[in-house]
Formats: sequence, C-alpha cells, structure tokens
Amino acid sequence: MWAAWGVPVVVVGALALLFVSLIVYLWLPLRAVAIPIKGRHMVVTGGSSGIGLEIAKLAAAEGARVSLVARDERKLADAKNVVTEYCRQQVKGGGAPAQVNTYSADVKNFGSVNAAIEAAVSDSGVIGVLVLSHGISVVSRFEDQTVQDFDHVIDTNLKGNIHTIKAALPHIKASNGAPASISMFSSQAGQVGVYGYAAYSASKFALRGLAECLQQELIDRNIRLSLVYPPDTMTPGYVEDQKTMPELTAKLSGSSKAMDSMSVARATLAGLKAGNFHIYCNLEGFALSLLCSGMGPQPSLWKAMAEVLIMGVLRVVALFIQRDWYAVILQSKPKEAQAKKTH
Ligand SMILES: NC(=O)C1=CN([C@@H]2O[C@H](COP(=O)(O)OP(=O)(O)OC[C@H]3O[C@@H](n4cnc5c(N)ncnc54)[C@H](OP(=O)(O)O)[C@@H]3O)[C@@H](O)[C@H]2O)C=CC1
Ligand SMILES: CCCCCCCCCCCCCCCC(=O)[C@@H](N)CO
Repeated sequence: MWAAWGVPVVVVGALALLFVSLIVYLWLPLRAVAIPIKGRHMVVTGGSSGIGLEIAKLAAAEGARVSLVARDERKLADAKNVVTEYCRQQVKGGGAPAQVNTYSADVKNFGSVNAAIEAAVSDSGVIGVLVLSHGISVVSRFEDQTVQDFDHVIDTNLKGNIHTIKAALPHIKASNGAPASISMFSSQAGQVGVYGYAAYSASKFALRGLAECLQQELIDRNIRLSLVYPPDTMTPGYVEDQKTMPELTAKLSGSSKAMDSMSVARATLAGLKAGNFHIYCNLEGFALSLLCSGMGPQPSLWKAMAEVLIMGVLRVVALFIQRDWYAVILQSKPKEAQAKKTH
C-alpha cells in the first residue's frame, strides 16, 4: 500500500519543491518592500474628485501631508474641506488635524504642473508618494471621435503623467533612504481593449510601457512604480461617461456592476504601501492581472507563482469572453444599419 503511494508522492513533492525554488530564485532581484505614508508628503493629481479624493482622505487620516492637484479651484476648495472633515471624524480624541493643501494646475501643460509641484514641495517638503489619479475619457466609436478628442485624451492621460513625473522626480529622489512610490492610474481598459474606448485604452495601455521602463531606471533609488487597474467605478467622471457611451460599450463592459470609489481607493493605498507593481481592485481584476502579467516585474512571490500556474487556464476563459463579445457586436451591427436606412 505505502509502496504504491510512496513513489508518486515523492516525485510530486520533489517537483513542487523544484518549482518553488525556481520561482524564489527568479523573484529575488525585485523583492516586495513596505512603503510608509505616515508623516510623509503625498501628492495626488486628480485629488479633487472620485478615487483620488478618497485616497487623499484615507492618506490624510493615516497622517500623510497631502497635496491635491487639479484644474478647478472650487472643486479643490471643496475637496480640502471634505478631507479635513473626514480626518476630524476619523481621528477622534483630538489627534493631529489633517494637513492638506491644494494647487490648481493643468497636467497637460508642463509649466503649469511644474509650478504646482514646486509650490507643494516648498509647503510640505520632499515627496514620498506620488499618486497620479487625474484622467478623462471620451467614450465613443473611433469614427465618431475627432483628432482633437484623441489629443485631449492622450495629452491628459499619458502626457499628463509624463509631465507630472518629470516635475516631481527630483523631489522624490531627494526623499533619500525610505522607499518612495509613483502610482499611476491605468484601468481594466488598459489591460484589454473594449469597444468605444480607442483613445482611452491607447492612453492607458501606454502607461504600462512607461511604468515598466521607469521601474528599471528607478529601482536603485528605491522608488517603486505601481499601476492601478480599476473596473468601472462610481465617480463623477464615470457618471458623465455613462450618459453618452455607445450601447455596445455598456453591454460589453457591464458584466459586473461598478465598484464604489472608496473600495478602489482602499485597494490602491494597500497596494502602493506594499510596493505592488500591479494593483487590482476585486477578484475579476486579480484574474485579469494574472492573465495580463506579460514580461513585467512581479515583487510578490505568491503572485509570481499564481501567474505561472493559472495564466493558461485564464487564457481559455478569456477566449470564451472574446467569443461572446464578438457575437454581441456582430448581432447589433445589422440593427444599427437598418435603423439608419429607415431615416
Ligand atoms: N471611474 C472609473 O470608472 C474608472 C476610472 N479610472 C481612472 O482612475 C482615475 C480617477 O478616475 P475618477 O475618480 O473616475 O476621476 P474623476 O473624473 O471623478 O476626476 C478626475 C480628476 O482629475 C482631474 N483632472 C482632469 N483633467 C485634469 C487636467 N488636465 N489637469 C489636472 N487635473 C485634471 C479632475 O479635476 P479638474 O477637472 O478640476 O481638473 C478631477 O480631480 C482616472 O485616471 C481614470 O481614468 C480607471 C478605471 C475606471
Ligand atoms: C479571465 C479574466 C476575466 C476578466 C474579465 C474582465 C472584463 C473586463 C471588462 C473591461 C471593462 C472596462 C472598464 C473600463 C473602466 C474605465 O476605465 C472607465 N469607466 C473610465 O471612464
């Protein structure tokens, strides 16, 4: 009896051990690291609304000095009040009050965002964490978008990140010693293309290339890059998008219901504090991130193992989903054409 089971058990055990050792060996160069936020200066672009605002609230309540950057001064002033009030409620018994400043700037314009960063650094010191949560979307078919629409999306979502990082990097490097973080907001639409998101997806996929290169260039300075991939999230921005998005976009992306912005903010903050390269927000996001792990870095040992073991199966699931999506698209097309003919 034992002899019959003994051999397979030993073989499987040895293979498992070999597998674990191999992954540990491959994983060694980019270990996970804890990034503290208490007592540090965090700059949040897009911090006046949606997910960025929730992150600012959480970080301020944990004792970070928070600088919010966005264009609209009134939204910024309201956001400052919201953060201050949130901290008053959270930090019971007269803890330290929120330290929050606001800076009006347009990330599309390097001079504008550079001035905001310089002012924030002079008010609150070197930057420990940079959260790039600004972003816009124009959701419609490629043929219905103008070249100016594309410029607006790419200039905000891609070049806005480049401009802000260019301005902030010298001040992040100056935080010498303690690990620092640069976290960019991609999207699930930055992992898979979805009907209607051509400009948006192009800008969000691009952030991944930026982050993978920057991580290699900044690892020796102890700066960790993170990419956040939220699903649809209930924010003022998304509510606007929903009013005009093509029916097909809503159908294809509507498999799961939208998350709330506080849950996405909590996932983001936990992920960036753990120095994760990919930050996902729910189980579906975890699956999508495993599937799309590609050739990027992976500081988490157990996630590296999960990628190796589960990616193939997820690819099968993904092919089924694509099959459904294309079926829905092709079914709806003749209807659209007929509708046009009747006019
Ligand atoms: N909500 C969602 O469904 C999802 C969102 N995301 C991404 O997450 C991030 C946050 O999204 P969400 O919370 O919905 O955003 P919101 O639309 O609610 O807020 C966007 C923020 O960015 C600021 N902003 C926009 N353009 C500029 C600019 N040119 N210069 C400076 N600031 C700017 C806005 O302020 P102001 O207008 O005053 O400048 C505002 O503070 C974005 O990058 C978005 O693409 C990813 C996946 C899903
Ligand atoms: C095997 C793995 C299965 C996983 C299935 C994943 C399905 C992905 C659907 C993508 C939806 C796109 C959301 C865009 C959100 C966004 O960025 C906008 N709301 C911004 O306005």
